[in-house]
Amino acid sequence: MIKKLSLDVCQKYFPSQIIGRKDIKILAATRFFSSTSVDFKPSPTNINNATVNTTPTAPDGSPISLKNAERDDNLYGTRPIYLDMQATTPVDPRVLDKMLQFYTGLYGNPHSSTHAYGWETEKEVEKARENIAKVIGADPKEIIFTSGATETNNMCIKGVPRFYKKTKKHIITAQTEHKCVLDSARHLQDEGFDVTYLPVNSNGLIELDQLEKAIRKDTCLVSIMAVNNEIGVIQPLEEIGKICRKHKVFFHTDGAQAYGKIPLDVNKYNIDLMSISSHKIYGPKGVGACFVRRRPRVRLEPIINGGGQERGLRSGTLAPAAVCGFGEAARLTMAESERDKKHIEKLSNKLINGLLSIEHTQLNGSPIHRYPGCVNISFAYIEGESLLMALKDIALSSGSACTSASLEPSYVLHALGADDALAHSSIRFGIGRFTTEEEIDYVISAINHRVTFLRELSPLWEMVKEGIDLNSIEWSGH
Ligand SMILES: Cc1ncc(COP(=O)(O)O)c(C=O)c1O
Ligand code: FES
Repeated sequence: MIKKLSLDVCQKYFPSQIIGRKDIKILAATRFFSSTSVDFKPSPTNINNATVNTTPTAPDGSPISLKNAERDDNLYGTRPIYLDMQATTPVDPRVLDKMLQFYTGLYGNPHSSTHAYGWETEKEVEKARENIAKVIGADPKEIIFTSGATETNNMCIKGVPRFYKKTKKHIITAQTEHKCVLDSARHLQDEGFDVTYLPVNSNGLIELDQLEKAIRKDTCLVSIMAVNNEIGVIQPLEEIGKICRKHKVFFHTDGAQAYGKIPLDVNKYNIDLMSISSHKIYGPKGVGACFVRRRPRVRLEPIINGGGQERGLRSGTLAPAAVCGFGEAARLTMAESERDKKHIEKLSNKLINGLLSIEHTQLNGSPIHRYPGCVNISFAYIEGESLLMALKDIALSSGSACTSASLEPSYVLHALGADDALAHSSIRFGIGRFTTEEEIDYVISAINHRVTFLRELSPLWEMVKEGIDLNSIEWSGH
């Protein structure tokens, strides 16, 4: 009875793919669930009902739905296939195992120094700090816990210039950075600082000579992200680090999409500050970290003041469950790095080849300098939003989660030189540790059907098929 309950709960609460990973043992989680008498009533979205009216028909006229498509409902449950790994990743059950200890036995405040409850939690927090530091070759003392990469980006981009403001007034960043970097930079401008927003080339990479030319005597910080969250391109971190060190300018990188996914070495790359987020590496949401170099020392003005925790840089009681879950997630990225890399590369290649074999499609961003788990593809003559609507059985996004509410075309794709139409017809596919090959096969086939279906509805597509050059048409204004 207990066994059945725990299995039931696991299957409802963990992504079906995790259940498919027989090598992962869910210990505390199942023990915890099976020993509670709570009546679990999960209500997974019933995708079959939800999409009945919106799912288009295949070219042969048969309706496409999960029921008759290649996907077996018995295996995958009834929720959409999750391919939005840049927005967030599912919590690895081994991470949850770690976290549950802090909601049951280990409830001490890690900052309580007068008794064993404090010490035992502190010991676990320090273990987490060590694991998190190890991933990037840092010293544990250089890791400051925060609530996530948004807070860390704010802390670095505002904190460093504010500390050095007597002599330095300028920072450099790029046009394709995450909104929280760009918005922090705008706030600095309001405070009287100058900001240079570097353009990127059509591959999404910054030009190193432009960076070097932009550095001034009063520049204190260069902030360039490691992996872009929309197109997955990897910036030349080592070269940027060299330029920054040569000019004695601090180098901050937003590593939210890179940490634990591509090799990062803060010493080899001369990185002075790095933003890290736990929920992008199968850890809990609401926790992250800031790497702050100690030698040469980087100074910054904290944005949260108080009890002086975290070397005075980020006051507030830590959340040990979140911090230690994050630490376990970091440890797992090291333990599973080869496996994750091979798995994600294989599925990514399959997806890219499958989708690019559809005519008039293109991969956005550098095909070489890229993290394979983020694939951004444009489907010409289709509105990205209508494609997303037609793909209700696959959880996808046309850009970053925080801007997907607005129907603006992606500013990242615009910075690459894409026109509105192309930017509007782009979709981002995120592949992760628990994505399966069957899911990728399903996605390729579903997109093939639905792109064909939507194009059949498009007058533009009809003109293209008739051989009319759309660029030669003078559209009447309206
Ligand atoms: C590149 C990048 N920076 C920062 C963030 C914000 O991270 P968090 O959700 O931890 O605040 C994200 C997540 O969306 C991201 O992709
Ligand atoms: S994709 Fe159509 S409005 Fe943005």
